[in-house]
Amino acid sequence: MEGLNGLKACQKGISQALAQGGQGCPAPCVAKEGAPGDPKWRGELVQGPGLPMDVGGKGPALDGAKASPEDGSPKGIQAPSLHGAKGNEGPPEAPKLQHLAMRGLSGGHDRSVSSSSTCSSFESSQESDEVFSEEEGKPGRRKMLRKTKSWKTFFTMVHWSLRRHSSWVQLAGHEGNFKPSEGGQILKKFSTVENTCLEALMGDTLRPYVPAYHGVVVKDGEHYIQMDDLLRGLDAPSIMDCKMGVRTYLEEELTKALLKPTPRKDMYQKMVKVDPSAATAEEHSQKAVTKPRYMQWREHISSTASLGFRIEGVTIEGGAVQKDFKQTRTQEQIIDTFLIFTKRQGSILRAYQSRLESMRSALLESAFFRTHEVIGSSLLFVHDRQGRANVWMIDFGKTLPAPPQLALRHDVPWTRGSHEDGYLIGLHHLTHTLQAAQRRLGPEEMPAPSAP
Ligand SMILES: O=P(O)(O)O[C@H]1[C@H](O)[C@@H](OP(=O)(O)O)[C@H](OP(=O)(O)O)[C@@H](OP(=O)(O)O)[C@H]1O
Ligand SMILES: Nc1ncnc2c1ncn2[C@@H]1O[C@H](COP(=O)(O)OP(=O)(O)O)[C@@H](O)[C@H]1O
Repeated sequence: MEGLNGLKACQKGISQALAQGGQGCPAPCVAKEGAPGDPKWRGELVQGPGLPMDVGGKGPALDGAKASPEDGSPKGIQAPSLHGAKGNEGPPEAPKLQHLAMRGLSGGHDRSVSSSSTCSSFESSQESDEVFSEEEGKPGRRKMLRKTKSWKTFFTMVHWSLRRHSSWVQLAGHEGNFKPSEGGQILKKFSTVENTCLEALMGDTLRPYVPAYHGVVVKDGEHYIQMDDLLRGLDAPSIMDCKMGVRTYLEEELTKALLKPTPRKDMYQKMVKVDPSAATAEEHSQKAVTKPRYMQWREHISSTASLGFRIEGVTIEGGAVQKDFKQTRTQEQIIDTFLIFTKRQGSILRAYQSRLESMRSALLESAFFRTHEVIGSSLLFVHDRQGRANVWMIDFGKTLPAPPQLALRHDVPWTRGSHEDGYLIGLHHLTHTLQAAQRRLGPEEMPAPSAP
């Protein structure tokens, strides 16, 4: 299907997601995490992910950032890089929720500021005992709960339920790379490269655009990077992952492949699944391709090579994750996808555009950006049913310091040895795509002009 008509497939997929997202939405309706004894459990003020603006007019935007990551998390631990390791233990599958009672979420007012950015934040519910999953809401289940004699058992069950009802959704990337964590944070498998980047970014002008970093933790004998969960506190978030740049592989991966080609059978399989005619006769006979060959092919069948970004995955209001965008290549296809993704809400499209514009200014000021080639990094677009919208920079697992003698521009095509990533080319086209999407809307779909 994907090989035949990317747009049709993508629209069909997103429409299905829309249909599923509209009712009985699965997990991402999040109330709060935490255990008895945890301040959040007691209904005290908790911090939510930063949002640049409340396009739905539900609350004021705040500027400012907390000075440093939370104390108490072990920082700067020297550990071997795990980047690229494919873990087997993914986050636990989230059950469907019918309702996660949560008074105080939608009207959360800004009394605390997320460590990660300009933001709104949310109060946790005061009524923690109103939390039931769909299963727990069934009559038999209620009866069973009433019969529960031990408070300990009761609290254990509710705690288990809260933990499972985390907002966590993974749109792209390696399976098993993430673990949910308490307190509105997530754990990502440790890599020296990403850890070094996040540490540096906490002191850079880009800090408001990346998830707040909370150091390195060890869990079950493995090292993880702890960072803010960008979905925390959102009401049935819709999420899109766009991978940035005109190039998605490292120059060293190319050099390695030229010196000592490593045939990748898995990549050959992924290639011929999309387009059996894409492989050469030699590749067919070996049933393998090299990594740069696969990555370059992916760049050209999608919008990466031409527009400097591509859509990796989308979910709408907690519906199924759609990853069928390998052949979404033209600006028209991407405009259509954004219109479906935002349900044609002009206010959301405008908020995204404005966030990208301020991100661009920060990138141009950033010492980090000037000195790093940013490969395989994504922008995570997130909005929710309350009309809140934000865009974040994530995934720095292949973001490396450029050779010191090179002044990176980020807005020119890549040539071998230039270390250019084309990040600003992608940002330019994304901003234009959002503008073009807004031009497709009727006046009734655009937000009312703000009062003078
Ligand atoms: O999306 P598909 O077509 O499946 O291809 C994937 C993505 O490009 C991964 O990038 P990302 O992690 O940014 O999603 C990449 O991981 P790297 O980050 O390691 O380059 C994988 O390389 P391998 O991990 O070598 O398979 C490659 O197989
Ligand atoms: N801080 C975060 N908060 C919420 N979701 C995140 C966060 N970081 C990553 N994700 C989710 O996980 C997916 C993969 O993340 P990424 O960092 O790209 O992983 P990988 O390094 O395995 O490619 C993203 O598409 C997004 O859905």
